[in-house]
Amino acid sequence: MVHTSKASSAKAQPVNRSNSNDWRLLLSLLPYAKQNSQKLIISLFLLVPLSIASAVQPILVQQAIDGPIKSGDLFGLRWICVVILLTIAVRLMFQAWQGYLVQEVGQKITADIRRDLFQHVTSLSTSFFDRTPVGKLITRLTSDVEALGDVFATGAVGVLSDLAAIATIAAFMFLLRWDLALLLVMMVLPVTALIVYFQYEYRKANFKARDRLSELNSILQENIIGANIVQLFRREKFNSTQHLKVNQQYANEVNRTVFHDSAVSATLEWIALVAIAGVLWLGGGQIVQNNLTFGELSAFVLFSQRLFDPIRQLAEKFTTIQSGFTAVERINVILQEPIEIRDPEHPKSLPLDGSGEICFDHVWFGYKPDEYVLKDVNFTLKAGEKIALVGPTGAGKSSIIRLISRLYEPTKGRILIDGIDIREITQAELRRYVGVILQDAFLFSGDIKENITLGEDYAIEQVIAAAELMNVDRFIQELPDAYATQVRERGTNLSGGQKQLLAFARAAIRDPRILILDEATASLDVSTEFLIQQALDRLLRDRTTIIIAHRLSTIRNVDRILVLKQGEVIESGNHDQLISKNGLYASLYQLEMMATH
Ligand SMILES: Nc1ncnc2c1ncn2[C@@H]1O[C@H](COP(=O)(O)OP(=O)(O)OP(=O)(O)O)[C@@H](O)[C@H]1O
Repeated sequence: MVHTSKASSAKAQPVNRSNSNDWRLLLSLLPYAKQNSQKLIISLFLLVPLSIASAVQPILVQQAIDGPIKSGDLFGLRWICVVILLTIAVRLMFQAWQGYLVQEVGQKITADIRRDLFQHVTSLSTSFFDRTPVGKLITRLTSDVEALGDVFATGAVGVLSDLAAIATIAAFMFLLRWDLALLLVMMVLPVTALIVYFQYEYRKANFKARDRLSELNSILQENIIGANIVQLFRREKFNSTQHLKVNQQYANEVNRTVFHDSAVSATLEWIALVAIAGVLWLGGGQIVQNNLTFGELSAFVLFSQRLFDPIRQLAEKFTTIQSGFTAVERINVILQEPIEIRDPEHPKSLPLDGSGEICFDHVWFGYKPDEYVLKDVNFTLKAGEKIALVGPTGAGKSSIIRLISRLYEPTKGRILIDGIDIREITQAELRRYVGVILQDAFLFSGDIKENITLGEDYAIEQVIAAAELMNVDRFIQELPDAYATQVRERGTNLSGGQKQLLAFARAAIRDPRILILDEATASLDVSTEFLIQQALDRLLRDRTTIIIAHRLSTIRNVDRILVLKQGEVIESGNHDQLISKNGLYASLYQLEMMATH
């Protein structure tokens, strides 16, 4: 695929793009075309009979007028008519066949590009999703891919077929009368220059229009997901003004593309008429001087129409291809997005009897370069040890968890599990070894069982056993269809607490060596939390555990508490040690006690 720099990827400007860049864009699609080469070759071969059948018709008309019509030979005339009908039949048949083949290839290539994009996007790191609005991404994955598919479906082979038609018509014209042929060809040249100009302008407008469409989709997506908040805070008017503005900009850019597109069609319409007039002017004079027959003149009037037809179609296809170039450029920006977090070429394996020891070795980390949210974090969590991370909002607790799960990479330093740097093992192995339960469990559409197994091969008995272990089986049995209850997209038919209970079963069935709980019981009522807490005590036995909790009363019994402040571990010890130290933990604990009594 084409290499586009990151800077240009953010706001690629079509204005300064060179032709060589266009060619490189086109070449980047070759691997997709190659997989369908057989069908493409057949459709190219069909061009030969197609263009001959089209160019020979005016010659047959000329033969009819100058031969049988002039001499009154009705039998000969009928034969010529039969041959003309035959050429029409050949054209219709081959055109339909070629059209089908090309559309089929176009659909296949579109599906292949969509598949590659999906695989690539789902492999990108979390930081990519942090900076890319979902709406923009969806536009690229849907309508840009469609635009690209059109290039194959109607564009690429169609252009060759139009070029072949123009060349064959020109050859037949020159064979019949070189002077009239020259007149028509001379007219084509300036028109081509005009078309190239309009196409260039079209491309610029189209690029901007696609950008506006992405923006429009981002606004739409944000408003749909945040519909509750929009209504609760009466933001409808404000958001609608914002939407209206971008909507108008999009319409203006589309109008600009339509203008340039229509300008091309109008120019061609006008020039075709001028060409007929030119042929009549020059040819008429020659008939008077007996230098040209009526048949030849009629053939040239037909030729002048037929020559501009493929040129018109060519111009239309160029419009499709221009949109395709815009699309391939935008798609390439995503395909070029590096997969930052990759598996090593020769991965190591975590020991089968691994103890689950975690070591942060002088870890520094920032979401933006040089803005560290974790500064020289250095601690070792012994096998089976349970620690809690506490600290004010924004101190960096969740960031530590994201680093252990390798959703982000440390800027400096290393994270070791059982003595092995987590960059040296596969992500799949790491994530099997480390189970994470977050405060807000994301559910997929599907049933409850599928939301626990998440596509892995577990029997229903194992699912039930995991749910029983976590004391959530009773809650699932109360649902309308128990484990077969359908969950709506994002789990909207379940409460926050119910979703969290499923997250516990998800973790339990995987039996991870290390367990991380990020505010995992925050949405549960007191009695459910009590049940879960009992289950957790069973689950956590012998497992290395990291707990993030804002309510300090829930973590009194852990082995060690790390207190974070602005990305640094400022205190460490068990509850009693930290209380007697009288530092940040002690004051946070006292505040909580005062608030609850
Ligand atoms: N995706 C992100 N991109 C940029 N900055 C981020 C991102 N996520 C968090 N931050 C910043 O990193 C810092 C640490 O955030 P983190 O989520 O680790 O804090 P936390 O201690 O878990 O906070 P809380 O208790 O509120 O959950 C914060 O200043 C936050 O603004």
